[in-house]
Amino acid sequence: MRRIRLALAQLNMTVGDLEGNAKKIKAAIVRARAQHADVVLFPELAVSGYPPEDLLLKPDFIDANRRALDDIRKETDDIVAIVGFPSADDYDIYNAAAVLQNGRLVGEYRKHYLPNYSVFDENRYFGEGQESPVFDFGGDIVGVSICEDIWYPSGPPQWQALAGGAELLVNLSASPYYRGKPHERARMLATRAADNVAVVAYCNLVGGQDELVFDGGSMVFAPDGHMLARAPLGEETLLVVDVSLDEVFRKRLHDPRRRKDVELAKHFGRIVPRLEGEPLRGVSAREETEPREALVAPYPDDLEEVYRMLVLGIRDYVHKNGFEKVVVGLSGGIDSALTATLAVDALGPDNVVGVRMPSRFSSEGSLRDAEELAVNLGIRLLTISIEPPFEGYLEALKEVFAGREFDVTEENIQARIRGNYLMALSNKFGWLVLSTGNKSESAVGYATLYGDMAGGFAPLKDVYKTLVYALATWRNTLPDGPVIPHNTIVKPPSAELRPGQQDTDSLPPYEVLDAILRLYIEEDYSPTDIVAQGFDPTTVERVIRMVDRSEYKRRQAAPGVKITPRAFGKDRRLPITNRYRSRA
Ligand SMILES: Nc1ncnc2c1ncn2[C@@H]1O[C@H](COP(=O)(O)OP(=O)(O)OC[C@H]2O[C@@H]([n+]3cccc(C(=O)O)c3)[C@H](O)[C@@H]2O)[C@@H](O)[C@H]1O
Ligand SMILES: Nc1ncnc2c1ncn2[C@@H]1O[C@H](COP(=O)(O)OP(=O)(O)OP(=O)(O)O)[C@@H](O)[C@H]1O
Ligand SMILES: NC(=O)CC[C@H](N)C(=O)O
Repeated sequence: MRRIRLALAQLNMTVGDLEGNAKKIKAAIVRARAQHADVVLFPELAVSGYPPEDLLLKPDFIDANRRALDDIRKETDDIVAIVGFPSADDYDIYNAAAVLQNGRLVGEYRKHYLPNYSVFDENRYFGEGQESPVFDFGGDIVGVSICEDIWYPSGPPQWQALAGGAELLVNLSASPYYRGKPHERARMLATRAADNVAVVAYCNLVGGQDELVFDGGSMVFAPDGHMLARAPLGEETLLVVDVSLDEVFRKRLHDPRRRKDVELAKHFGRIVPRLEGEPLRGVSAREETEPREALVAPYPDDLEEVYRMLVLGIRDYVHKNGFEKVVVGLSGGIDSALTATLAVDALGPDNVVGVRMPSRFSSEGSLRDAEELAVNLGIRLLTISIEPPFEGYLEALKEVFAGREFDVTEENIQARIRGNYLMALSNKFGWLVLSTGNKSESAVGYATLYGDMAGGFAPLKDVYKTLVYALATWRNTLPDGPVIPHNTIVKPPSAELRPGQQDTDSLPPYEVLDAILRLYIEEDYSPTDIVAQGFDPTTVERVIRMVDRSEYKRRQAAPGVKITPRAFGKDRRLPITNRYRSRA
């Protein structure tokens, strides 16, 4: 019985921490070997972290990666380790996977399909791989590919299976999260396994990196497409699973499709060399009879999935940038309440400080709601009035503003005093400021530059207001009881920057706004097409005008966790200076 044991090291790497990453990789190899794994897999560019961006333009960075890989190679006695790293030859650099065995580099695979859409920029850095080698370990044939390669029905994994005879297809990935993507990946990988009649093992990165969060969710599929194993969402794990390569051979005898398709792969001139390793030395070389049962981790529902990814994104941003504590302005409103709750779930209550900053327009109810939240979360709450500096500003500007009405200018001064307070607390105590703006506000520019937009990280940046409500309501169902005050959820949203102000004075109701925004921002629907979905033409026109006009604000905004297929930031690049207007 040809059974081999795979270990998928779903690890949280840090970009640029080559020593730390190498140490983690070596520790995982030791653990995999202790469990008699034959092959251990790591994520894409595990050594450098992903995405390393313009670090890849530094020759010393490339050299340091090679040295870290050499260090890892020495740790590979009795095991095959497949490790992602940026590789160089005399000609170019490549997004590569090193196949290491018994202290030797058996060979490397270079990624063919370099993604250059959405948040990806790989053509900026890497040359394309030209060969799709398979690795022969005493008759066990393994095809190696990297992330995007396996998203193509006809790509390196297919050529390796058809023209190279690979029975096990492994893929090293750094596939960032958006809502629902874990299920999309599972569907795609099941199809690859069934179409190529091969075992597919997919090892994904986990953790946050600036605006991206990687959910992990590494998986293994049998040659009939059913899931054999799945790692938990958002956690570091060594997922160990036994797979049968005899099963692949048997199934292929019953499924003759490859006899026709192999000609196709050859026809396209795909180069599939066979590189010789040594026979595997894990379970496959032992007398074990019973396959070990693998974990198929349960997956959370939609809202929990998003919530957990936001928590992971905050935790990693804060810790990987050397902070311990964060500070959040608590207005008694829903955005600051959800931001503070996420921060507590990410960092613990001792590492989150809330600040109430009342003005003459703050209602008693808002102050109470902020206090109730702080008590429920068990966080420290400071109260610092903005009245004295606000008075000071009004006085200082009285003469120049003589004869002018109270307007958005004075509203923004309040928001800017608050931003200033929060940054002062940050400077004095080293607390990172979390700004609370959501995607709906950021879309239409409903936020004050250098005011409530001040801050280092914006957890809700890619969360529409309607989803803010849904997440807050979901969080309140957890066993630690409702933490977000009921009143915060049910009261009409208001910035409380002038008497009786409500968000709906300036914006359409959030259900309408968010629906229009999603079509315009994520789908690039034209105004005519949005109106055809049943929205009022004047509202559509106004919303689109606000979105287009606010590009300058978004460019100055703090980074935040991407959770939708198209977030602001690298994912949506529009000129600020721009006369084009989509019209109905
Ligand atoms: N293309 C461009 N490139 C660079 N800068 C540009 C610009 N166009 C305007 N500007 C600058 O931007 C300024 C306007 O921006 P800004 O000063 O922010 O002010 P503005 O956008 O006029 O006002 C802020 C809006 O956000 C709302 N708000 C504030 C605070 C909290 C909340 C909430 O509920 O969360 C809502 C508030 O009610 C108001 O509608 C202009 O005076 C100009 O200096
Ligand atoms: N009185 C206040 N005390 C402390 N922070 C405040 C206060 N008012 C506003 N802020 C801060 O500024 C952010 C923007 O708040 P604002 O009330 O203007 O709009 P919002 O988008 O409805 O946010 P929220 O739902 O949190 O109220 C708040 O989330 C909060 O961090
Ligand atoms: N790193 C990559 O190649 C990622 C691309 C891929 N399609 C994904 O998002 O999963």
